[in-house]
Amino acid sequence: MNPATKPTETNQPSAHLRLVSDRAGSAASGITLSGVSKTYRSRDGDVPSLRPLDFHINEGEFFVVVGPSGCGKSTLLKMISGLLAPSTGEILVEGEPVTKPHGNVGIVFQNALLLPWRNILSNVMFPIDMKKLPRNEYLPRAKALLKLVGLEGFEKKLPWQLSGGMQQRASICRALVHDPKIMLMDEPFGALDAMTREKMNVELMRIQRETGKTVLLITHSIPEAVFLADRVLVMTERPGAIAAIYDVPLPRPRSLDAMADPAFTELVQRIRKHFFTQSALD
Ligand SMILES: Nc1ncnc2c1ncn2[C@@H]1O[C@H](COP(=O)(O)OP(=O)(O)OP(=O)(O)O)[C@@H](O)[C@H]1O
Repeated sequence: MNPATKPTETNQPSAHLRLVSDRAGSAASGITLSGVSKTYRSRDGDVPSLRPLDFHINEGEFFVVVGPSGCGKSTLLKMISGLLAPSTGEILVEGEPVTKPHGNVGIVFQNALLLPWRNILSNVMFPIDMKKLPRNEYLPRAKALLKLVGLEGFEKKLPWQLSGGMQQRASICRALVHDPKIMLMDEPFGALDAMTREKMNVELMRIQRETGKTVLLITHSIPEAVFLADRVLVMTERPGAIAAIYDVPLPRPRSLDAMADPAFTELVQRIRKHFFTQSALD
């Protein structure tokens, strides 16, 4: 095995893992989870969704989470954004405990969720209007972001006049417009066709390089995870725990040719082995 593709640490599904990553950074920056778990309380009983998780995502890192359906990936993302409270543990974003929705994150969902009556520029400006930030200050930034993702000239169009991939690019701009330190992306390209999805992957890596954002992305696609990530966190079935965290040994910048690299194939296979008995992943 290529030593660079060794998992940082693995655990048995039942064990509470205190993961000591060799890339562990300071809790004053990035995202830090300490003993974070989630059990949903419902009328039908408790639904344990995440076992206690401990890990750190470094500032400026591209961190990707893969795991079977229902293992708690979206729950994890909602807790980091402050939309959902953990049952146990603490989350720090940029050194600050997360106790409520906060402005340090931009979120991109599977569907672009643009407002159909607002034009593209106005959709990108939506968080600015919601947060009552000065429009004049952020308008040039919104336009610059649209240019960065190749949507210059489409500012006045309505969402239905754009393709799915273009709409998703606009939603990435919307997530970035208030200049959050962190981008949280929940299956952002799951609804796109395979070719558009590949283009969007390349595009997203370019945006991340140019903006230096910390990205936490969730995907069901192992090749997509390895292609995009600095590190890939592999989750077990629900209630989700950390099965392993892998460093991706591919140099940057990456083009689609990286998928032909033996190190890429090796790591994809290694991660796939975690799900051998499962059919939930690509
Ligand atoms: N509000 C809720 N009340 C009760 N159970 C919930 C609630 N939200 C999620 N769950 C349960 O928690 C588990 C984790 O859900 P979550 O959506 O985080 O998984 P996921 O890994 O993102 O799934 P998928 O990959 O299919 O999107 C699932 O079993 C789900 O049924």
